[in-house]
Amino acid sequence: MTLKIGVIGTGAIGEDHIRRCMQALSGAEIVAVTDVNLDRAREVAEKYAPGAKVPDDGESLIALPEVEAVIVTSWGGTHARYVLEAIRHRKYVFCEKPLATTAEDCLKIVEAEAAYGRRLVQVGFMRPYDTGYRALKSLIDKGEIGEVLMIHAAHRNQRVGANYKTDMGITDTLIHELDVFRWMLGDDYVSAQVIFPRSSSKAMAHIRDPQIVLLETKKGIRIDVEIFVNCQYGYDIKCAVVGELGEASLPMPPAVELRKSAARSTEIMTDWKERFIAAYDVELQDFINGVKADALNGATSWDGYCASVAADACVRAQETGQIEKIDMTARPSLYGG
Ligand SMILES: NC(=O)C1=CN([C@@H]2O[C@H](COP(=O)(O)OP(=O)(O)OC[C@H]3O[C@@H](n4cnc5c(N)ncnc54)[C@H](O)[C@@H]3O)[C@@H](O)[C@H]2O)C=CC1
Ligand SMILES: O=C1[C@@H](O)[C@H](O)[C@@H](O)[C@H](O)[C@H]1O
Repeated sequence: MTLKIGVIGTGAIGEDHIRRCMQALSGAEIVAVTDVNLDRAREVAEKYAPGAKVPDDGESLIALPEVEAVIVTSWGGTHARYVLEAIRHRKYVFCEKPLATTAEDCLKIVEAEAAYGRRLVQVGFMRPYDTGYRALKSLIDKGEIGEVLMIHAAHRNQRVGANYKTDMGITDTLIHELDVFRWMLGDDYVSAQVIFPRSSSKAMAHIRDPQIVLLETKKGIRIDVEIFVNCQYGYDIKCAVVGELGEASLPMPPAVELRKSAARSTEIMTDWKERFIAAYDVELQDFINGVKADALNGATSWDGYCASVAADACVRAQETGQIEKIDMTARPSLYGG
C-alpha cells in the first residue's frame, strides 16, 4: 500500500520533504500540497508531485478524504493549529520542529493525543537518526567515558534571513540541542541561563548573535551551547561530551582532506539540508513505515513539549538575564508516565 500524504508549507524544508517522499523514499506519495503562498505550492507540486491537489489552506488539505497522513512544514507559529486539526481528523501527522513555539501549545497537543489514547504525532527532530549522534550515544550508554559530567556544544549557521529574531535562536535553532541532549542522556532539564557576548557586526542590527545557553539537568550535568547564526564560514554543529573517564565528540561529516599550496584543508558544509540529509531520509522513512504499522517510533508530542518547556525558560532567561527554573507537568501514561 502506498501512503497518501498531504504537505502544509512548501518552503525550504517542505519542498525538500516532498522531493524526498517522491524520489528518495519508498511506500509514499504526495497527493496534496498547500501554502499561504499558493503560487509557491503550485510551483513545488509541478516540480515534484505533478498530480497533487493544491487546496486553498491547511485545514482543507487535512480534510481531504484521500489524505491519509499530513506533513506540517509551515512556520513554527502555525504548527499547533494544524497538528490539532490532524488529531481531530484522526490522521497521522509528521510535524517539523518545533512542535509549537510555546510549551502551552505543545501541551494542548499532548492532551489531545493522550485523550485519543494512541500516538498520531511524530515531531521532526532528526538528530537522533543521525549516525554521528547515534554513535556518540552508544558509546555513552556503554560507559566508555564513565558518568557524563558536562557537554560543550555549538550550533552555527552561516547566516540567517531578515525574519529571524533573537528568540528564534532558542525556539528554532537551540531546540535541536534541547531535544537531542535529552535523548542522548536520558535526562531532563531543571534550569537555564542565557548570556550574550559581544554581538557580531555581521548579524543584522535587530538580533543579538551569538548567545550562550547554560543548562543544568536533573542528574547535575552542565551543558553550554553556543548559538551563532551568522558565523559566516559554514554550517557547523559541534558537541563534546565530557565524562569521568574521557571525552567523546560528535564526528564531523566525512570530507576529503586536500593538501595544496602548502596547506591542508577539509571542506565545511554550509547548508543544513546537506549536513543532515541522511538523517532526514531515515527519519521520514521511519514515519512512513510507522504509519503503515500503526506504531510510530520517532520523537513524540511529549518530547516536543519537553523541548518547548526548556525553550520557554531560555526565552525568559534571555529577557531576565537570570537562571530560570524548568518545571514540567506530569507525563501522561501514553508516553510512559
Ligand atoms: N528539522 C530541521 O532541521 C529543519 C526544520 N525546519 C522547520 O521547518 C519549518 C519550516 O521552515 P523552512 O522551510 O525553513 O521555512 P520557509 O520560510 O522556507 O518555509 C515555510 C513555508 O510555510 C509557508 N507558510 C507559513 N505559514 C503558513 C500557513 N499558516 N499555512 C500554510 N503555509 C504556511 C510559507 O509561505 C513558506 O512557504 C519551521 O518550523 C522550521 O523550524 C526548517 C529547517 C530545518
Ligand atoms: O532547523 C533548522 C532551522 O530552522 C534553523 O533556523 C537553523 O538554525 C538550524 O540549524 C536548522 O537545522
